[in-house]
Amino acid sequence: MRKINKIACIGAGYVGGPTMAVIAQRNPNIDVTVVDLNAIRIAAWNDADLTKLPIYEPGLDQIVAEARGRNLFFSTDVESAIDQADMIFISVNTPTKTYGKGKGQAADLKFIELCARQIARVATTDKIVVEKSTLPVRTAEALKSILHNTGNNVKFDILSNPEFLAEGTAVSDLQNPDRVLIGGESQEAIQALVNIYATWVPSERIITTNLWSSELSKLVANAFLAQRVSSINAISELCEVTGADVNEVAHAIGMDSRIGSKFLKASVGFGGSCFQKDILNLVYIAKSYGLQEVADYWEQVIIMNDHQKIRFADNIIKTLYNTVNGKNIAFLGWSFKKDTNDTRESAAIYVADHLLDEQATITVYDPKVTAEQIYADLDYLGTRTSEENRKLVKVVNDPYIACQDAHAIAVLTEWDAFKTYNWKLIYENMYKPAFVFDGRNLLDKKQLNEIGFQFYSIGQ
Ligand SMILES: NC(=O)c1ccc[n+]([C@@H]2O[C@H](COP(=O)([O-])OP(=O)(O)OC[C@H]3O[C@@H](n4cnc5c(N)ncnc54)[C@H](O)[C@@H]3O)[C@@H](O)[C@H]2O)c1
Ligand SMILES: O=c1ccn([C@@H]2O[C@H](COP(=O)(O)OP(=O)(O)O[C@H]3O[C@H](CO)[C@@H](O)[C@H](O)[C@H]3O)[C@@H](O)[C@H]2O)c(=O)[nH]1
Repeated sequence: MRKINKIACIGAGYVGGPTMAVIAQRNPNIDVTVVDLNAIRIAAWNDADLTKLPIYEPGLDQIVAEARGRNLFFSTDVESAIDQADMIFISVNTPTKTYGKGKGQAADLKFIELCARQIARVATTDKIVVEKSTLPVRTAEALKSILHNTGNNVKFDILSNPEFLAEGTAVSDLQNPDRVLIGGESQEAIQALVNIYATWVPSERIITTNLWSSELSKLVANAFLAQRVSSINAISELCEVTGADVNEVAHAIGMDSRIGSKFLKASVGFGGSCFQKDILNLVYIAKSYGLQEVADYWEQVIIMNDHQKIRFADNIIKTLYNTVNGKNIAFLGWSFKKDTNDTRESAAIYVADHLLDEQATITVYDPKVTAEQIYADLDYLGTRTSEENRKLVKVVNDPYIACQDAHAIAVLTEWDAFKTYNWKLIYENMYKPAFVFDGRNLLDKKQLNEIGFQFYSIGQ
């Protein structure tokens, strides 16, 4: 049996950090070193003040407190971590390509390839290399080729072990996963990774497949999840014109055990770093095999999602008498979902951009997202200069100040705290008529109507 004493993980991001923290917590006999080129991120992982960890996830601070310094280490020394490890997880980012062939759809694998080349160059002992990043199906073939052709004649076994954690619930998803998926060719290597998970995951939840099934399953899982959100969002628009209520429809269909109740929450649109990127990647792969109908089928999930974001913004404009020029819209929430500070592909960014095009001013409050991040998200779009973004968008750290003198409030993230605000006080300090556009169907419609708000939600 292959014994694993040391693990390295390249990439200390949303996946690498929490995943390795839990592996280290559950395997005190294995040294786990998480490395990253980003020195600021590593310094934050090493910060004595646990509120400064670079990623906010409920429960993560306690796990880091327990394992860090014992058998969990964060470092910028990528080479020595590779050199010493028996098993190396690659958990670097795989964004959508922004240039060249496949621009806007294919996954950019340059970071993955750099890791493979670095591992090949540095490794002087046999390694198990684990794909933790989400990758196009058949990436392992490319990794194998690089490792074997540029390495120092040591043996590399490649495994695919995609991560299914969702942000905001990363710790509980890792502690109690629905399943762990391991794809590979070498039974010995597969078993070495199974043993690591088996210290806390019941064996029936650890599934092993061939490499390609494992790689593809990750993209397919995200495509199916996102498809459910786009499906219910499509129905939300139909509800609005027919008098049906999307929450009631979702409840009614979700009670059919064949359909299931999860992921049927209508919203302003899905965000996050994964859904759009992974579906685009799936679309690109299908196209590259000449499967146009398959590509078109999945692309529709993205088209519907884009429509939902713009529809939400257009409804604000239309309701505010067809102009938001010079009007102040308060944004409650900026992150792509509650309980995370991650804003990647958040619907809020696109709704804001659309309203700013119409010369609205926006005041944002989010409990966890910084002003720098919000401006960076808007600047990244390149729609207007960063000076203009700073002029039109204010970021405050008090929700009541955000809503003061607003013409309308838009709820973009479903933070629980928003439900408990003093809505009467908020109402009193707004322009009248006071509008609320609830992009998450979060607030109590009846209560807000009674206070005097003109209340709009999704699919009702
Ligand atoms: N975010 C999620 O919830 C989630 C969930 C499941 C899977 N995934 C997948 O996991 C992968 C990582 O996602 P993430 O959200 O953690 O990304 P991230 O951007 O938060 O982290 C990636 C890290 O890798 C580092 N990095 C890149 N190249 C490097 C190199 N050559 N050497 C050292 N460090 C390097 C970056 O500096 C960055 O800190 C992606 O493929 C993503 O699709 C993400
Ligand atoms: O019924 C729903 C469920 C989700 N969403 C939105 O969909 C997006 C994604 O949510 P979620 O899937 O909970 O978060 P992620 O962290 O993006 O996790 C997804 O993407 C990860 C990265 O690949 C996978 O590991 C996870 O299994 C997968 O759920 C968010 O904007 C949610 O607000 C809805 O609008 N309605």
